[in-house]
Amino acid sequence: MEQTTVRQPPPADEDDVLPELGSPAWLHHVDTFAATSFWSVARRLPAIVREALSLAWQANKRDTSAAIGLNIFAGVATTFGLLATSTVLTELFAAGPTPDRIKAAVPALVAAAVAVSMRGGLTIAAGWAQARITPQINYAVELRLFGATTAVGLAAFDDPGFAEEMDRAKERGMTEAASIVNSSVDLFTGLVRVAATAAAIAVIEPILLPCLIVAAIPSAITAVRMARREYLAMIAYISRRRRMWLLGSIMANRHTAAEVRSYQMRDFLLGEYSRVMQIQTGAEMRLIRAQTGTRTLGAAFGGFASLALYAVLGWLLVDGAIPLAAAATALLALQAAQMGLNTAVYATNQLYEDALYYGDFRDFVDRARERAPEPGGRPVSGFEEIRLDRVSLHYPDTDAPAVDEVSLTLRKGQVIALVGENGSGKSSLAKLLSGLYQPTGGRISWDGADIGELDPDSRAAQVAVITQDWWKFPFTAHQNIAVGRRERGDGPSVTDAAGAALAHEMIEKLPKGYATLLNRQFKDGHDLSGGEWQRLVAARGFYRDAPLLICDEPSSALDARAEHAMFQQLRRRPDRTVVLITHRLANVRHADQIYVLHHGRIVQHGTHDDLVGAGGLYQELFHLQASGYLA
Ligand SMILES: Nc1ncnc2c1ncn2[C@@H]1O[C@H](COP(=O)(O)OP(=O)(O)OP(=O)(O)O)[C@@H](O)[C@H]1O
Repeated sequence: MEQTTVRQPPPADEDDVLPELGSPAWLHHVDTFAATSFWSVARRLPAIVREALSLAWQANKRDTSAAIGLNIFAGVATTFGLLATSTVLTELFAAGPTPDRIKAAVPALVAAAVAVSMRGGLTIAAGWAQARITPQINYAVELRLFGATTAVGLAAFDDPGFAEEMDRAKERGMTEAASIVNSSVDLFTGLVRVAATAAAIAVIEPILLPCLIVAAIPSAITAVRMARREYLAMIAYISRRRRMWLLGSIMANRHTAAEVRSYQMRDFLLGEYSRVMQIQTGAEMRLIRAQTGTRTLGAAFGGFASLALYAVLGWLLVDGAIPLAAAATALLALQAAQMGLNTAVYATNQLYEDALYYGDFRDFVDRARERAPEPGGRPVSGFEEIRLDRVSLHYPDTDAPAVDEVSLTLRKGQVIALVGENGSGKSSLAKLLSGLYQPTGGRISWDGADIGELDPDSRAAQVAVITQDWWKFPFTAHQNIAVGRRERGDGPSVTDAAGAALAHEMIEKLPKGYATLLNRQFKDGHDLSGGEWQRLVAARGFYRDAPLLICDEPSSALDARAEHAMFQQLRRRPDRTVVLITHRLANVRHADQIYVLHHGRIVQHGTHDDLVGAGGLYQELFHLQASGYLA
């Protein structure tokens, strides 16, 4: 077996902070939670439980009522069971011949047995109802999350905090919805058990009640302290875990495997991974140490409190304040109450912790909703003219605008070309035209109406984009094309669109033709070459059959024949406006208007002949390319 010979990174300092892992903006509530006291936790519980109840109620009313109602009945059975036990013991400890005492105890004994069996049955039934709620909540919450992530505008993904917030909501927050419901029901179950035994204790000896409460305080405080510390540590872990996940996904991925090998990136990647992991492991060890310390202290104080409780019971017994039978029942009741209390404290601990994570999910969904385009507005169907008036786009956290006061007009049926050097703002301008981004300055209007007045959904339906950064969707070839137009029945067929993009023959030759699954990770999956994928992406754009077709480097991976066919195709429809972005200037010769961008601004525009004749950037770029062919 090959030995791993990874160059070891310098040892990580205990307090080392990786520069790239500085606190992100979404850690805004850490300080608040760090200062949360036990009482603040207790104060938050009713609101959390209310939220959990409403979640459960929305998921299934019958199961929610059953989980609560059956637990209450189980509590009543517990009280009756204890009182019946007390009667049994009183009869057994009474004076008189043993057979008579046993005979007298039989009815109470039967009652106790019935109560215990009923409690067992009711608890099982309540657990069943509770378990049924979990998958129903998970289903509803997952739909809510992905409904939100797919609705937000593209600009949200440029916000550095958004991806982190989304990870937190997706990785833990989402699963906590069912968890807060479960913990709430557990808390309720524990409290009902405590109340049931407290009722029995109150009948036997009321003075034991406050003692019981005092005995529970140390474990409650311990549970809350541990939950808070774990949460704060988890927040710090997330950045590191995310970085490790990213590195891990580069090291174990068939798409990156070739580059990792050809650039011999192994040492670098493993070194980076272990550097982050060392810090992560150190942090986890410190947490374990702190948690063990807190748990030990809590157990010690809890032990003292229990001892004091039993001392009180012994004193009452010696003093003759309570009879032996009542003391024995009280002991049983105390044990039952402590079990109930443990359940309640554990559930409180869980609930507090889960609620913090669930809060992340809820906040994310709320924030995502704010970032989704407002539905409504005037519906659109086609256009005669799209006008940009001094339009700008400034990405967050960047110095210069990517698009700077651009004015241009697109008319129905025109082919417009956007050219310019790398980073000059062509794709950004195309994203403004397609509505993926909103301008940060200036005005875009469709047939005179400001885009803000138009219904975003119907406007998006007027645009098809053939992008340069396509994603290899793990669908069949047919689905990969058909996904571009889901609701409209008219327009070209899938095979026509594939034919127009020179993809039809290539798809027919696949093992299952159009039904071939295009992902090697699935059984019988198949992959395509870069150029074949690009033809498929073009077919999707043609199939969408929208009045505005935006092609961002649609031929970068195509061979000469496919490229020629593609550009023929783009000119074919008089009712379709085409915005074409390409570095191959020979392909824009026939465009109605060519706009030359430089540092986000339009520096020249006109037809090919105008621009070649005028001198300047376009002529320079065109001659540079042409000279390559002529030579
Ligand atoms: N999402 C983004 N967030 C921040 N800056 C961005 C983003 N997308 C692009 N930019 C920046 O905006 C500028 C214009 O980028 P754009 O992709 O529009 O250029 P382009 O002309 O299409 O380039 P190319 O020819 O290389 O495709 C670049 O400086 C780029 O770094």
